[in-house]
Amino acid sequence: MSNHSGAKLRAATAKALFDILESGKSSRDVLPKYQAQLKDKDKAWLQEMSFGVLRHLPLLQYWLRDMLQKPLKGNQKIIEHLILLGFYQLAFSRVSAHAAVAETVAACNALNAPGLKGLVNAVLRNFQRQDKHLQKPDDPQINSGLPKWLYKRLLTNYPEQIDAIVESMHTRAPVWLRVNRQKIARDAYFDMLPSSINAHKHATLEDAIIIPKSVDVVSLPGFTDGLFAVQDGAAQLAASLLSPQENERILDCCAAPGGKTCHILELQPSLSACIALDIDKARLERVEENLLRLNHNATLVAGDAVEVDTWWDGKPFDRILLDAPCSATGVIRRHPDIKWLRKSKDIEELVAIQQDILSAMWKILKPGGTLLYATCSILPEENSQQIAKFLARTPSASLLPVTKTETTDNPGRQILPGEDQMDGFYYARLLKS
Ligand SMILES: C[S@@+](CC[C@H](N)C(=O)[O-])C[C@H]1O[C@@H](n2cnc3c(N)ncnc32)[C@H](O)[C@@H]1O
Repeated sequence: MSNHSGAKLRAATAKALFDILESGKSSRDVLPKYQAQLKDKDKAWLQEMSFGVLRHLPLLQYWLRDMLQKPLKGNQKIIEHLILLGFYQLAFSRVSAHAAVAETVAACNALNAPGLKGLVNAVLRNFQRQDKHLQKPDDPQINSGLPKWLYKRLLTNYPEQIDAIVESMHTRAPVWLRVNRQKIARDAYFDMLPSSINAHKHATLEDAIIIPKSVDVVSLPGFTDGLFAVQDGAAQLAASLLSPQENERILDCCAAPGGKTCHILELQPSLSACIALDIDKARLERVEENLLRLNHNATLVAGDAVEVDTWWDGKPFDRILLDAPCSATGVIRRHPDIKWLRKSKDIEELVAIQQDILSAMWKILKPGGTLLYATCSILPEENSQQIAKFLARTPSASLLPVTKTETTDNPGRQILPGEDQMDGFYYARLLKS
């Protein structure tokens, strides 16, 4: 990497961090913008470094507070993000210390702040000289990498598992493939994979293959032919828990980008109807692309799940999958920006939306039908407490257990992140009388 491109890459990473942390934009929107002009290797570097800073932000900020006399303000604020990136490189990455300092300092030019080069240089050199990376505070929240509100909630709910949860959030997730059984058997597809990627078949998830290290999935055999999709193991549980049967009418509520819709159709291609509903038209296009690539058919409907009268044709459903909008606290290991974009007050709002969608879906489910409630959250308010309240206020609802231990007071299966290498997820299955 030449000095020049290294500096520009660091400037772009600081801008991406600024957009996420100061303007509240999602990394899904921000990273592609700054990666557009970059070579593949640099694209990966930008993602790895910005995700690294987001993962360890409280500790990096703790060091910053200690080393910067006065916080930078206004146009100079971006330089704080550049310094955090410098700390991350020095404390956590394999970037050589010389490059970490020299190219981070040089990035000030590309950020229109040449006057701050001296400051950045002094702070990073002091960081090195004082072995700052060894100085961690005696504060588990700062070391956890989580914001205060989320650390508190997780500590309250999972006092024994908190360390494992935190560790899994700092660990890169493996790549999970779901083999499209309508096109090829898992064993046959597995044999097509190069041995160099060290893939293995999951013991209980019938369609799942795990690849431990990140890999360019588009270059794997059969991507364009739709032989597989990329889907975490926890999400791969949905279709079999829903258990769609021949000739049934199925609704996938909150379906985009369609990972679970496609899996439902792979397990049961002879449905009388499969409707994929989502409020977001642009995201529905992703469902269409996925259906097309994997060679499945579903009816796509754009609409608000709560406003049933605006989109429903009046025919009740045999089974409904409700993959509700949620805090996404179970997938922070894949999207570390989530913990900084979500705020504590968002949880109450999400719980209210989930409750409204649940009630609306219950009305359009056939008597005798089942509803599978799912979230990628690990907060009980959105999960077991949400379903326990629903059971208490809905006489026609009973629990169809997905585990041996659940009760109506503590219903469903809570998967914590890292469990069996999966994302954090929640499932509860309900039967309508
Ligand atoms: C967790 S994602 C769904 C992931 C998807 N089921 C899959 O497996 O690929 C939640 C989705 O809910 C949609 N959504 C949020 N509020 C909604 C509403 N009121 N009605 C319908 N869809 C909604 C969002 O647009 C988003 O696509």
